[in-house]
Parts: sequence; C-alpha cells; structure tokens
Amino acid sequence: MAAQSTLRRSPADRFSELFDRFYERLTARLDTFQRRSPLRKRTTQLLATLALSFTIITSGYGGYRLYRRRKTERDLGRKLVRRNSALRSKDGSRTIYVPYKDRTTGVSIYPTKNTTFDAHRRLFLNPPREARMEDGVPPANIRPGLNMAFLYQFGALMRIMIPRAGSKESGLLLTHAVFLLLRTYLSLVVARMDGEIVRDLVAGQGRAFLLGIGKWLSIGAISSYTNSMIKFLQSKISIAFRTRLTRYIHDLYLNNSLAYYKLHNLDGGVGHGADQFITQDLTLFCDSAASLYSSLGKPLVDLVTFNFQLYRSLGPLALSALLINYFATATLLRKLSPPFGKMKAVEGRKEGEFRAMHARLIANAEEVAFYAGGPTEHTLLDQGFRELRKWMESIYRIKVGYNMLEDFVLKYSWSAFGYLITSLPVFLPALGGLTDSNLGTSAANFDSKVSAASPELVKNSDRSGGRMRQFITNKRLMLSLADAGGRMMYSIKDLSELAGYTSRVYTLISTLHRVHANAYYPPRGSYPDLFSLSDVQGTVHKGFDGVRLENVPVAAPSLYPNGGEELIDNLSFIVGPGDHLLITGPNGAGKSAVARIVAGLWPTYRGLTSRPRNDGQDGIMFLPQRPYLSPGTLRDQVIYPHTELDMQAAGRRESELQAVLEQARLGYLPEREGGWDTRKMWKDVLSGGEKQRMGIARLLYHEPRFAFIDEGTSAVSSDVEGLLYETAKGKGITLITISTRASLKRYHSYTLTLGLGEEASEYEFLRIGTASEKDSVEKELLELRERLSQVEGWQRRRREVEEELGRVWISGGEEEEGI
Ligand SMILES: Nc1ncnc2c1ncn2[C@@H]1O[C@H](COP(=O)(O)OP(=O)(O)OP(=O)(O)O)[C@@H](O)[C@H]1O
Repeated sequence: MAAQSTLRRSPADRFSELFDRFYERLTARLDTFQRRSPLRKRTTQLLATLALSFTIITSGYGGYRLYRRRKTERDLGRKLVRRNSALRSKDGSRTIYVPYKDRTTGVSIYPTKNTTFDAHRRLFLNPPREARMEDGVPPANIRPGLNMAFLYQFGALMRIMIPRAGSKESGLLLTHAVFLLLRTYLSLVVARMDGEIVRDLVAGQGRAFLLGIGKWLSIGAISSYTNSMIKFLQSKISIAFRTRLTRYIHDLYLNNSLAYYKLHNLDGGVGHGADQFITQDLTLFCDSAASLYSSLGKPLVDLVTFNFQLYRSLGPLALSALLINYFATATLLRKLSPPFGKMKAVEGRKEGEFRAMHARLIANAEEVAFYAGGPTEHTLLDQGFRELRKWMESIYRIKVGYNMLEDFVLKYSWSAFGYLITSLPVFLPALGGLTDSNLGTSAANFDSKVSAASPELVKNSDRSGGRMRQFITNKRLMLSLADAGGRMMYSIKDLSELAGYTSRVYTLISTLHRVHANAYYPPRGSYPDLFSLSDVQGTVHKGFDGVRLENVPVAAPSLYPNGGEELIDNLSFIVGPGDHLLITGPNGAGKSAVARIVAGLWPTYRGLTSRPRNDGQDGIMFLPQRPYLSPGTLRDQVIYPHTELDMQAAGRRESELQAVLEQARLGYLPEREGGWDTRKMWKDVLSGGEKQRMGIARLLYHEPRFAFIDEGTSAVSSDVEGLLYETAKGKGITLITISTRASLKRYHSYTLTLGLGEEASEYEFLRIGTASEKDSVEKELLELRERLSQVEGWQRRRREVEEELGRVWISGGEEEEGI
C-alpha cells in the first residue's frame, strides 16, 4: 500500500519533497559551520558580500575585456579581409585574414625553408637508378604506370605531404586508420549478429530475436557514424595534402628565381604553363591518393581479418583456395588492364591545352573583338575540344572491354567460387573443419533455459541451429570478403590512374626544382648547344651602383635543351648614376632583350652583367613594354608591386599617392573612379596612354635609383612626355629608355644604337653632344641627303612608267582594241 501511495504522488510533489530535504541539510550544515567559526555572524556576512561583489565585478570586467578584444579582432579582420592583405612576421611567415562563419580568422603561412628545397632537390633531380627514370631530368622521360618509377615518385611527394612523423597529416591518417579498423570490426560484429538473428528467428526465440534487433539497430547507429567519419577524414586528408603541395609549389614558383617566367619561356618542361598542373592535376592527385588510402586500406584489413575468420571456421583448404583465387585474379586483371596511368596523364595535358586556349581568349578579348576574330577563335577552340573529345572517347572504348572482364570476374566468378567454399563443411566436413566439437562451441550461445528443460530436443536443435548460424555467418563473411577483394581489384585501376596524376605532379615539381637550382646539363656524352641553358657561363653581379654589361652576347633563347639565336655579338656599356641612356634601333634588334638580361629573365651566356642589388626603392625598376595592371584597388595600381601593408610599413601616406598621380597627370583618377578603394578591371577601364602614365606614377612612387622604361611613353602626347621625363629625373632617377623615337634624345646623355651593320648585329654606344656623336648624327644626315638626292631620279622614273601605262590602258580601264 505504501508503495502504491508513493506511486500516486505527482512528480512535482516528489521534487518539492526532495528540495525540502536538501535545503534542511544545507541549513543544518551552515549552522554547524557558523557555530564552529571563530568569526561573528555579521563579519561572515560582510565577507561573503564582499567576495560576491568582487566576483561579480571581476567577471563583468573580464567579460567586457573579452567582448572588446573579440570586437577589435573582428573589425581588424574584416578590414584586412576587405583589403585583401596579410601581416608579415619577422620569421617570414604571413598571417592572412579570411572570413570564417560570421567572423574572421587568421591563417598563418610559413614559407618553405631553402634548406628544405636543398634537401628535396636530390629526390626530384637525381632519382636512383632503380627508379628507372633515365636520369630523372628532363622529366619528359617519366613513364606513368604501376612500376618502380611510380613508387619512387609517390614516395618523393609523400615527403612533402607528410613532412614529419608528428605532423597534422600523420594524425589524420592515424585517426582515419582507427576508423577503418573500427568499421572492419563492426562488419564482423554485424556478420555474427546476422547469423544470431536468423538462428533465433528459426528457433522461434521471440525475446532473443527482439533483443537481437535492438542490438542490430544500435550497432547500425555506430556504423553510420563510423562511415560518415571515414568520408569526412578522407576529405580532410585530401585537402591537407593539397594545402602542403600547393604551398610548396607556390614557394618554388613565385620566388626570386622567376620560375613563373622561365617555366614556359626557357624551360618548357611543363608545356604551356603550370596552371593546369597546379589547379586540376594536383586536386585529382590528392583526391585520388586520399581515396586510395581508404579504398585500399579497408579491404586489406578486411581481407586479413575475414580470411582469418574463415580459416577458423572452414579450415586450411578453403583459405589456400581463396589465396590462389586472389593471386590468379590480380595477375589476370593486371595483365589485361590498359595503361590507365599514361592515359590519365595525356588527358590532363589535353585538358590543360584546351583550358589555356580559353584563358588566352579572355586575356585578349578586346584585340580579338576589334579584328572580329570570333569565327577564327571559334574554329580554334572547336579544334582543341575535338582533340580532347577524341582522346576521351578512345579511353571510354578501351574501358568497355576491361570493365566487362572486371565485372564478370569479380562479381560472378567470385560468387560461384564463394558458394563452393561455403559448401565445404557440408560436402567435405573433415577437410572443411566443421566438426561436431566445432559445432558445439559455436552453438554455446543457445538459451540455457531451453537446454535445461529438454536435453534431447536441445541436442537436435543445437545441431541444426548451429549449422544454420554457421552457414549464415560464413555466407556473410564470404560476401564481405568478396566485396573487400573486389574493391582491392578495382583499386588496381585507381592505382594506375593515381600513377598518371603522380607523374604529372612530380614532373611539375622536378621542373620547378630544375629552374630553382639552375640545374641544366647537356645530355650525357655530348656538348651543350651554343646559347642553350646548359651553356650559361657568364656572371651576374648584384650590388653595383649602376648598370653594366661587359662582353655579353644578346641571344634570344630557345626551349631547353636547344640553343638560342644570337642577336648581338658582344655588348658592352656602362650606365652610372645620372647617365641617362637611350637605347634605340629598329624593331626586333634586341632592345627589350637588354632589359631582360639585366632583369635576369634571360641568361648572361658570357661576360659580366652588373646591376643594383634591390628592386624598387634605392634599386632598379623595369617598366615593361606592355603595361600591367594588377587585380585590386586603385591604390594597388599605383603602389604595385607593393601591397597596402608594405605601403604602411614604409610609412607612406595617401596624400603622397595623390601627389604622385598629379605628377603623372592622372590626378583626376581617384575622384573619377570613386576613391582609392575602388576595385575594377583596370586593364579595361584605363586608356592606353593612362596605362602608360600609371607606369610612370609607379616609378615616381617607388623612386628607384635606376629605371628601364621600355616604350613607356609611346602613347603619351609629347608635351606630357617631356614633363614626365623631367619629373623623374628631378627625383634622382637615372633613366634607361628603350624607344625608337629619336626625339627622346634631348632627355638623355647617352645613346646605345642597336641593329647596325649588314647583319644588324652591331651597335654603337655614344655620349650625346660629343664630337663622335655629332659625327654619327652627321653621318646619318649625309646618308639621308644622299637618299634624298636620289628622289628626283625615282620621281622621273615614276613619270615614265605612268606614261607607258597610259599608252596601254584607256581611261575607262578597258584595253585598246586590237591588243
Ligand atoms: N621569349 C622569347 N623567346 C625567344 N625569342 C624571343 C623572345 N622574346 C623575343 N624574342 C625575339 O628576340 C628578338 C628581339 O626581341 P626584342 O623584344 O628585344 O626586340 P626589340 O628590339 O625590343 O623590338 P621592338 O622595338 O619591336 O620592341 C626578336 O627577334 C624576338 O622575336
């Protein structure tokens, strides 16, 4: 009855009773504490109040500080994100602010150390003989496929992807492996539980059956979590690999060795450029490597565990048969599989070429539109796509036969084989290992109550239940095994595709290392071609207060390992501070080539090139023939190649920028374009002359000691041109101008005339205003006068020809009769 009355009370009553009891206990404890305390009640209350107030005030203040800090971070982050900028630390690392959820977060990027590149160079430039890569350089010799070369290349890339045993990637791989093992274990549990549920169902054990279903569902929940974690970790691994590789490649691609220029202008090892390699091939490689880890790792673990389980229940014969089956299937598929690796590598190259065609059209849209060259570009693009399509179709055709074979072998012949194996205990109990004792242990889980009630019945049901359970378990094991084995075999194809991607990424990195280390050697047993990259013998001296070339041949380079074409035999000149130089000569004489040699884009094949150490302020600056406008704000255009942070670090102000724009006659731009923070496609917004004046503005902003201006004012009106030159000279900039306009002589003290002589390979270096320069001008004038004197003769001849023609043709354009 007491129990019933407790049951009838409402939950609220029970809760208040519980509360009362605790409250009484607490007050009793406090009273005891009060009695024992040496302090009086009022003092205790005062102290408690003070402690409480102190806690409230400090936590309130702490909360306020936290809020302020978060707000400042958020504002600063937003500002930095908006301005697309980053913080630079002393160790060379950069912190970039990126939007993350509703706030911004800083990502620190550490540059790859030069010692790391040095250590890796051996891996990418000197592969061991066993890797069979025929010297490793040039990488065009690498044949993608499942071979030693693939293993070597993959190992080399792994050194970048997982730099240390304790790196983040190792942790991810380990966690992934734990989840893979867990999934295999869960598959085993599921196989056993499947057998038990069917056994209970057949034996009519209702409670055990329901319990089994409950267990099944809970295991299902854990399995689902495991599976989704496996997918998640796979993506994490892929992105982690990609991050490592991309940063490594960017560090090699965009450093002082100018690999982004040399890669397609001088080296040619990666064809038209690195964009397709960095954007698409790298992604495919990382995805493929990460998915292979789980698609190979799991079935491998599965195979070992399931085989062991089957060995325990089916005996050694079954295991030997299974192993022979795997071996035979793998050999067959490997022998008959087409070269997927090579096919993927070629596909990547063709995709890259097609993409480059589109990129080229976008970059030159205006020029193409003026020429109305749309139809021609259309034909070219269609042609590019047709080649890609043809290749893809041939791959698909090859795949049909292989997929058929793969499907038949892995699905149907394997399941037939599975039935044979599971039937072993039935037809060959002695060989199959399914003995009575075995059955006895396997049936031990039977309900003990039933066995106690009727021993005879139990013996029979034990036998049939055990056999049933054993068969179901074995069948499920066989299915899982077939699945695991099948996945292993399918992975052969994935593996060869991975070999293709690996070869592409390895080729890119080894070519970048080659450019970085300047590792160009002639093919074994031969001499290098004249003016090839393996024939560079000159010296570049950085740290000279001026520009000097001493016996430097100017040669237009060819792609490695071919030799270039000589334009000027031995060029020598020197420009000191204040010696403004004008380089002139006909088109194609090699004027810009001189700037390329001084800038280090083209090699100094022989002789000595001296130049200032730094680029930009207090160093040297080059204004190229084609003006370049960067993506970004108006401010970024003026201060390029600086970023806003560099500008702040240099203590420069916006007012200075305005002054610089005024000097370059572009003072109206900030107002016209809506301020310094305006972002536009500046390439399309500014006119030809404005673009050139923007280049001059950059020059005036950076104030270098020396500046090469390559046709930098050809689109600027001549009055403004003069002003720009005088302003630049007024700022102490020594100008080296490349131009065909003789009028620019008046702003310079020296001229270097290229393209003279019969073969246009001679030059003349003269000081303007000296006797020899006057001589040279007079010589030129004399030549012109001589030519002018011939004009009268030419005119006379022209009149004679016209008269003769007039006799033959009548005025209407018809021929005279009879002729
Ligand atoms: N990247 C390159 N690779 C190979 N040859 C090149 C390359 N760039 C230019 N050349 C060749 O080098 C020669 C000199 O080129 P350069 O640009 O120096 O001529 P230039 O005298 O400045 O002519 P222009 O007055 O037309 O600007 C040309 O014949 C050109 O075809």
